[in-house]
Amino acid sequence: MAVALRFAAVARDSPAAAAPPRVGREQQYLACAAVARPGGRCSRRRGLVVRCQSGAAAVVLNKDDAASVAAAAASSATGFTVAMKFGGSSVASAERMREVADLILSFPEETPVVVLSAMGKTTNNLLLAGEKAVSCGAPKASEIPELAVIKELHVRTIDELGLDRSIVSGLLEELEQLLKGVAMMKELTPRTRDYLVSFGECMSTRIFAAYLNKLGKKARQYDAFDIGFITTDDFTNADILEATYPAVAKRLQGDWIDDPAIPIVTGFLGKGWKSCAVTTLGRGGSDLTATTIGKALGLREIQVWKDVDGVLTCDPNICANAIPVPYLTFEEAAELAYFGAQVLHPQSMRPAKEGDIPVRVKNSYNRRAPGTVITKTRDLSKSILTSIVLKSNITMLDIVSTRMLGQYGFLAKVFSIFEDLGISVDCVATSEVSISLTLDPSKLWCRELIQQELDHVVEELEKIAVVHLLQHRSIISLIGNVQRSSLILEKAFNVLRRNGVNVQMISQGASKVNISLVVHDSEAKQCIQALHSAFFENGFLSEVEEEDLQHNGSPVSPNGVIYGN
Ligand SMILES: Nc1ncnc2c1ncn2[C@@H]1O[C@H](COP(=O)(O)OP(=O)(O)O)[C@@H](O)[C@H]1O
Ligand SMILES: N[C@@H](CC(=O)OP(=O)(O)O)C(=O)O
Repeated sequence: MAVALRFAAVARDSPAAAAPPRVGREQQYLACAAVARPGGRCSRRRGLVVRCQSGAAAVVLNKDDAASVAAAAASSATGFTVAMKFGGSSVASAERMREVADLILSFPEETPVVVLSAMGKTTNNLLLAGEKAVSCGAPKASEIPELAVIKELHVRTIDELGLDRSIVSGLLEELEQLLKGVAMMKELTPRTRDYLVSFGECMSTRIFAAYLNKLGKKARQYDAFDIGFITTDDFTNADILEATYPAVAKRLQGDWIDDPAIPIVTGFLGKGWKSCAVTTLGRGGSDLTATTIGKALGLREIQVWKDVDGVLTCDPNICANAIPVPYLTFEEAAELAYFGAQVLHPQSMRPAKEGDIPVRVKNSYNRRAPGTVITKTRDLSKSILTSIVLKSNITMLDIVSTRMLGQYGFLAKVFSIFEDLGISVDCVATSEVSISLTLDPSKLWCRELIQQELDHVVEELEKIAVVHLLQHRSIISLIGNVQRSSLILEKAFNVLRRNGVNVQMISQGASKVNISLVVHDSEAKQCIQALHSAFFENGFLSEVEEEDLQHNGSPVSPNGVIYGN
């Protein structure tokens, strides 16, 4: 509970910290309680009044509250207000870095913690360079074209920003050595792959911190794996462990108190708790870095700056007419991300939801656009469909029990097979004797489900069922107010029928924000375009609102509650 210890020290020494602006007396006491019981645990019953070091009485509600209040209190003391994450597209060049610096400086009232991704396509280039190194032979490793592209981009950016090349020269040399090592070993393990891609974020943050310092804004670069981002050892797709929150808070707050400077933190990276090696959080993982910092420090807001005007009604690469969605709940955003919307990392909503910290998705190329605000709840009374998401190249299984009707334990057996093989399932639809499901081709994106593994699944399932394996399928997820599912499905099926598409599976999860339809890959994009046009481009949503008004004299919520007069 070093966070709270730090806070306790501040509380004694600093008048500002003794009365943090955003945390009331009662909450300070909670923070103190966490000090009184190192580790945030109260050795007595919860809710008991305890004495903390300063002698003040404290009521411990629960461990999480105490820890997050301690973080919030200490954060108020240090002054961090927002996390600002800038993705690869936002820091792709010297010009973009200037723009981002200007953007940060345009909020003088904020004390941000900045999280950066690698510049532009650097992560892809590092991965390609690694793959080429496996087969090119050691003498040719230095000539891999992607290595040259990476060097040229970073050196040019440094030159254009008027910085010293030594900022990244050591890292570039190390990178070349690493590629030679891969070439010699003729092997690129997941562990090496993570180490390799870490160079992207390590370089972008060093350059940016140096640039801010050059502008006279004091900044300090941090490698996430050195400041307490502790993860599982699942290389290429690691999960953040709980110990991360207090460790990161302690480090960032401690440094700020000693010597205030804006932290510039590498996104995407962590440190495996057993291996102590560099891990990565899955593609797009810098969003998760930002929300983790937000929760650790109890910040007011987490901003993720992208190259689009927020979360859109559809992937703009599929529907050019996609429009921004102004508000989302954490649940909607998580479903949207999990079911394929590249705009947010699938796990990134978890810390924000746990810490109840709003996430704002903004466009660094168009600052004035309001973006999307993601919060715990929102008014869903007028909401019908929010966004349409595509996840393609999915494998689907139809499994029909070979036993009699009413056999118990069938579903349990099917799912135990998946559990044993470590394969997760996305969507499920069941009847008495059959089950259709889609397989997540990787835990998320990193591991392709190879044919051998699929054959093995089928082999195991065939011991209890007749199995049909259907590949090249797509999940179309309709994210919206599922309490209006009849209306959504009526419209959607109308559109699909007109387009001659047969839906192969339907699944409506318990989340109440997502209806998933499975179609063949070859039909998916056309379906999405037709659905988007029907729901968002032809006045459908306002037509329904009008209809609700006519029928009820007021917009009606799906459960019959009438809103307004
Ligand atoms: N529903 C959606 N809303 C917004 N962007 C989307 C959506 N689906 C896919 N995208 C894509 O996600 C991109 C932004 O995400 P990402 O590339 O991870 O940004 P960054 O690298 O800046 O963090 C957009 O450029 C867009 O092409
Ligand atoms: N650079 C990593 C991590 C990341 O979050 O990137 P971006 O913010 O550009 O999606 C990647 O490309 O996956």
